[in-house]
Amino acid sequence: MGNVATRKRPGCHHTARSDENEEEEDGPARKRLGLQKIIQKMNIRSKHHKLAFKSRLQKLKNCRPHLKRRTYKVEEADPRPPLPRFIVDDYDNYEKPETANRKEFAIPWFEHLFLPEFPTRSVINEKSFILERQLGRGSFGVVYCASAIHDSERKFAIKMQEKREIISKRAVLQVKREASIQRLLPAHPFIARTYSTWQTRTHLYSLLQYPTGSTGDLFSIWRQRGSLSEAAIRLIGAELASAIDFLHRNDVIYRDVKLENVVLDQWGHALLIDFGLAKKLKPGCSTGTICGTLQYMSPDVASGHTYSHYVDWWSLGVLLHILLTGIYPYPNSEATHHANLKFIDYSTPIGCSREFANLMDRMLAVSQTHRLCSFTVLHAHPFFRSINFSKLEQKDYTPASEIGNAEYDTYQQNDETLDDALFKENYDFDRFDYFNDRF
Ligand SMILES: Nc1ncnc2c1ncn2[C@@H]1O[C@H](COP(=O)(O)OP(=O)(O)OP(=O)(O)O)[C@@H](O)[C@H]1O
Repeated sequence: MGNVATRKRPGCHHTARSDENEEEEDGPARKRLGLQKIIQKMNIRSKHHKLAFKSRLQKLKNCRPHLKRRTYKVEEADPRPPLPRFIVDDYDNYEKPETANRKEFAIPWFEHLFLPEFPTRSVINEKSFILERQLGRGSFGVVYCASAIHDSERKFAIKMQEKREIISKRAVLQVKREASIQRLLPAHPFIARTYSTWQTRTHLYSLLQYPTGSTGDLFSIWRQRGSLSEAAIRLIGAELASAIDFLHRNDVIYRDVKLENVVLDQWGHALLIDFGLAKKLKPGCSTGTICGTLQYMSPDVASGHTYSHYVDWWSLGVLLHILLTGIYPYPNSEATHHANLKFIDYSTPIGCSREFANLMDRMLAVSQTHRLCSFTVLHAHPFFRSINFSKLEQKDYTPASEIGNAEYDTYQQNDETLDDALFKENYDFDRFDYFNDRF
């Protein structure tokens, strides 16, 4: 302690250091000039007085160092190094920073490209987990189930995407948008959370919520078990409706509701994953990119006109229709282009409850004036009347107990079954739209 006090007290053995500092900061010439001016002003003539004054002034300065005049070199803040222009068709077309400017880029361009959504230095990284098994494959990589090194009980999903693939498919903005939307979203019981994102030289990583004791995605469950009971569809449908409404209230349009993008936990609760086509969109605003999965695409998207959040309700209608009947509502299983989608020959499912039939008629009506286009209307629909949505969000219901009690299998072997369907996943008409605001 004594040392510390002495160190702080000026005029002791630290004087020399203090002088040094002063010389560094003010410069010896300036110091001398300052004293001489003061001596002149004060009209001190005798040599003896001058010396005494100098030494007193010096002591005073040493005792009150905070009063010393300091000359700080205030440099203008460096402008941020120019960002590389995102003309990213592929590695070759990428406009790399000129070699002369290379020093300005502390990190290589292919890391810079994915900043700030995927930080290069992250406390959580791939070394913090043990990859256990593959959960699925996406367009740019693989999703693994992983456990934390220090807590093997805790499971996560880790999405590992190859940068090379992303760049060559010109989807840089898409993956960055996906990460930022997912990370900024508040927590919701039926939407998979993104806990962290980071990058290495070759890969992008996203640490995602893994549904406890997951039983897989809805598509594989539907394939294994066939049609679901109306009771199960009601609960899963209500959970997804709650998630979609939450996204819309947070100014996000999802645009890819489909069986493959819903995973279930051991109690059958739904978790919406894959925000690859999601976009920030304020209420009342519209967008125009033709994207989504063809078989779930609403007539508004397919027409090429602008559309808004309501297109997600159409896709949910298609999903619920498939869960009960096993077929697409419209004859589009073979479609490979949005212009070939047909919105004719719809028939109300038979053999189901009147409420469900009516819900399908409303959700899948081509005419927007007849279509169910909002959560408020869905919430009040007789099919969901028995659901208390507050309780639902508290996970008071258990959909798993209802899954497998199917009473509706008349359509199972129809020509239009999903098994035969030619999937065009994440269809988008013009990938270039990822690079402008229209997307
Ligand atoms: N959080 C998760 N929990 C459990 N399984 C998951 C999770 N995220 C993804 N999966 C599994 O991995 C598969 C691929 O994931 P996802 O669709 O997110 O990848 P993607 O690269 O975005 O693919 P896409 O080509 O559909 O955009 C999913 O179908 C699902 O089976």
